Amino acid sequence: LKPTDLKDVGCADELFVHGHCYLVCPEPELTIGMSNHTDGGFLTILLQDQVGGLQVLHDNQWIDVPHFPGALMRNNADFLQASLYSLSCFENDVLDKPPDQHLDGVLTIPTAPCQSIEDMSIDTLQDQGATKDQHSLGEGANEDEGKNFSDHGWRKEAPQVAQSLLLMIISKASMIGYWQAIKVLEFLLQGLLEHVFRKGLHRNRTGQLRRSYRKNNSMSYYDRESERKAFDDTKAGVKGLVDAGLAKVPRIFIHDYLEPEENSGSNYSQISIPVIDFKGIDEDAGLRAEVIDKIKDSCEKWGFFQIVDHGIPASVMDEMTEGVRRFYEQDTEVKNQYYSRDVTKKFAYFSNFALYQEPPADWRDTVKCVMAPHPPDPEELPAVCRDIMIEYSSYLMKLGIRLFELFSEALGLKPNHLKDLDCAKGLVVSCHYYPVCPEPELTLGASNHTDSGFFTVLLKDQTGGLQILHENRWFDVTSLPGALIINIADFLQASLFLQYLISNDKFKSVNHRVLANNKDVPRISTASLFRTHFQETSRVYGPLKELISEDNPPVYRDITFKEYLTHRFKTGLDGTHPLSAFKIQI
Ligand SMILES: O=C(O)CCC(=O)C(=O)O
Ligand SMILES: [Fe+2]
Repeated sequence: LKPTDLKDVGCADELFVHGHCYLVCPEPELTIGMSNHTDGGFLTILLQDQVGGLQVLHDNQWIDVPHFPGALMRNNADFLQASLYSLSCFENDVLDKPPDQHLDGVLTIPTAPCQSIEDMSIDTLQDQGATKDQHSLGEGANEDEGKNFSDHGWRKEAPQVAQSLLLMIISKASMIGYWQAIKVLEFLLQGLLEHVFRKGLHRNRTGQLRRSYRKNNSMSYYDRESERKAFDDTKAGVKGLVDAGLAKVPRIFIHDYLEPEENSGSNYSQISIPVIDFKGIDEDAGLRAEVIDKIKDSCEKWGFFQIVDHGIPASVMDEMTEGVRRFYEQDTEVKNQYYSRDVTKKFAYFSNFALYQEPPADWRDTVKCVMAPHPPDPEELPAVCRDIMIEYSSYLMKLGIRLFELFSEALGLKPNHLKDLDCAKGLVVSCHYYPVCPEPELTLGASNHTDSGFFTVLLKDQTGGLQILHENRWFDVTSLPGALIINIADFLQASLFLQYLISNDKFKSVNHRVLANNKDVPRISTASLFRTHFQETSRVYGPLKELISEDNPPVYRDITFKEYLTHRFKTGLDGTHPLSAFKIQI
């Protein structure tokens, strides 16, 4: 640009001077002089004394900024980035930074200057977006750019588009006044940036938020919503795709933040979660005490344990898995009748409960059945799994009561304490089918999540794939044939153990996931969650009064299952802990 261009559009017209005074702080480790922020305006000139304290976030690390006596500091502020350089900066980001800093190319930019401000909604920008076919890289594009951005022709045009945008705003400015125009610009750019960041942010394998980068050309902007709907409308689930002979994973299932090696199957250490034997614990007080200690210990270390001699016959467990298989492997037309996203239904079959939410879809189909407190009429259940569903659930209800007693005792409470709070009343049985995946490295069977409910009883086959996040690493979970896996879920963490959790990081509702099925047979599991469903709304759960003290104040507020589930359905399995939404703000 000409030296005077920025001045001519009024960037230097206004000046705000802020004088800050940072008083000596008696407990500086508890507060901050100024929170993490970027500056408003075009640029900031900072005159500071020698006391120090200024830090900048660089490559995800806070770095102290040294002070040079007599120097003024200058930093770019939001309007300089947003108005002028944002898009080319993004391009530079992509070229210069390591992969986890990359920004994806989901945003498309209009190629022609927009006619009016009204045209400039995000939707319009998308609709007018350049596609790879319409654009070639301009002359002078170097080889590397060609390689990296053949699918992002729009990037070449970004600086021009930014300029058109600015010119349009400036021409409007003469009519509607500079500050109104800036407001419009702010609004538009905020929308654009939000859009870019919202689409671009994903959680990496340990659940940390980071920007995704597209490895796959087909992942440039596409109409996700329509593709999800088309998939949903088939009512045939992921199994339907596999049955149709699909050789590639459709885009809606691609978890593009996964590292290439993440599902190669050999990268993870195996853990055999603690085995707890229930044999004789109702008769022998010594054995019972040992089991309670083991439960406590396993919950502290892993949040998971497996139980044997639990009272559910092997034949019932096998038949349950076979019942699930029969359901999924029956004729699609019969199965289709049960396909529904209606959360009030007691029995529903669907693929991905949060299919339409932000996170990519998982390579899995699910049947959900609310078996307690008000089970469905038997005829509401499909004939192929009706009897076993009822029989397995009645065993589960008995097992649930035993477990709630043991958890109560592990907390030093009376055995009936949790049962008396109606914790054992609700049971939701989820039966999952993980079809063989043609490109397992691109997707997941179940995304990183914690479970809803008090705890989960997991019946799984020996296909493998279940992983838990332990000390920021994923571990393969192995279990004994015939064992049931128990894991602490969110309500047990929130209601009961939060005090320990907060002070010692114990008794956690642990993050886990299932890798996409890379074997040659379908994987089947049944996860039974002790909780009520959307229908039961009145009962609230929160930190147990018995465990609260001045030193151990409550960390979560009281919530109903309905409130919790509504939040969960809105976010989907995005790797964030759902409980964080219900923390008491201090
Ligand atoms: O299929 C599995 O092994 C785990 C399923 C699961 O995590 C769940 O249903 O919450
Ligand atoms: Fe789970």
